[in-house]
Parts: sequence; C-alpha cells; structure tokens
Amino acid sequence: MSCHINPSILSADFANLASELNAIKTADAAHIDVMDNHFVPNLTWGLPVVKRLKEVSPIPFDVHLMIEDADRWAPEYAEIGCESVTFHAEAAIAPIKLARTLRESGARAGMALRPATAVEPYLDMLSELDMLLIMTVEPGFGGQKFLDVTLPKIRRAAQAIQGSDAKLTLQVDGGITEETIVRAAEAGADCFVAGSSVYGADDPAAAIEGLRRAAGHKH
Ligand SMILES: O=C(CO)[C@@H](O)[C@H](O)COP(=O)(O)O
Repeated sequence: MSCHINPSILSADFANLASELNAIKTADAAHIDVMDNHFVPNLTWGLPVVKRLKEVSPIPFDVHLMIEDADRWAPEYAEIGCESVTFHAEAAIAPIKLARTLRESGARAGMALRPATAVEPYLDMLSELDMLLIMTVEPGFGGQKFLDVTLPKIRRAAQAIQGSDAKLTLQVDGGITEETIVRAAEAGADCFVAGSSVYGADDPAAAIEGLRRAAGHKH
C-alpha cells in the first residue's frame, strides 16, 4: 500500500510562503490549514490568499477547513481548483450534500473528525467521501503532541473502509513524527499531515523522505 505525506504550511515561514511551497515539492500535496478563529481559536488565511498560493504551488492542494459555515465556504475552495477540500463533520449542516457539491466541482471530498468525535455515526456515508481525516490533536495549532487515544478510532475507521466498497484515503493530522507515524500507519492510516516535523527540519525534503520510510515499514 502506498502512503502519502502532506506537509502542513501552518509551520512554514509565512513571509515566504511561495518558496516554502517549493521546499516541499517532493511531497504528495501541500496541506493548507484554513482557520477562522471561531471553529478553532486561531486565524490563518482565507480564499484570496489560498487562490494566489495555488497559482504558484508546484504540488496539489489539500485544504483543511477548520471553519464554521463549511457548507457556505467549502465549495469555493473546490471552484478555485484545490484538488482536495476537507470540511469538519462538526461544522457541516448537510455533509452528504456538501461532499456531493465538492465532487461535482472536481475536488476530492474530505471530511474531518475532531479527536473526541466518534466515527460510527458517519460510516454509512463513506461512499460519499474520497478522504476521511482523523485529527490526532485538537485542531488549531501546530507542534502539539500526538494523541494515542485516537488510535482505536483510526483502526475502526480503517476496518470500515476495508470492509466497504468505498475507496477512501484515511488521513491523520497532528503530532506526526518518524515515531508516531509508525503507530498511525500500523492502525491503518495511509495519508499523513506533518507540519513541525517537516518545516522544523533543516532539510524539509529529507524529512519528507524520512516520514515516508518510517510509514512504509508498516505497509
Ligand atoms: O490542522 C492542524 C492543526 O490544527 C495541523 O495540520 C497542524 O498544522 C499539524 O502540525 P504538527 O502537529 O505536525 O506540527
């Protein structure tokens, strides 16, 4: 099984975002954290900034919307060409309708769950999604410690995906290092978001390769 490494630009140098995207061009996608200071207690960028960054990025965009009113905003990110758009289950009023709208606009439809949100209520809608994101820290900030308490949920989600006809990527986000990625991969995740362990490294490209190797040990 192949694994994907998507560095989060939340840990990049905000004064040099174009060159920071270039520094991770060997990754599978750039993870773009959109935060509104309502759904999470932090504020990053919105549609105009993401649109411009998309124009200069050498790799696809994996947008993670940590915002309220996801039904209103998520389709706009698909319309500007973001390859993957993930909304939070806790922030969407009509998640199935929203996932269908994202797909109709040509994006992969992703849905994210906070660490304390159960996966079971959403298992019947797996076929509507291209990606399920299980947060392995409380969303809002980079550099937090991986929550091992989320591992059983990753395992249950992976089993449900394997047992269904749906072809979903199982993404994890938060506290991913060469050590924690092994546990997440063992639990069944196949797409890994890493912020501080990539941008905090002297050589981001080498850090991406290190994560790939570490996750590969379990595939
Ligand atoms: O969505 C988030 C945080 O809310 C993440 O994407 C973090 O940006 C990951 O950073 P690290 O935990 O890898 O430093």
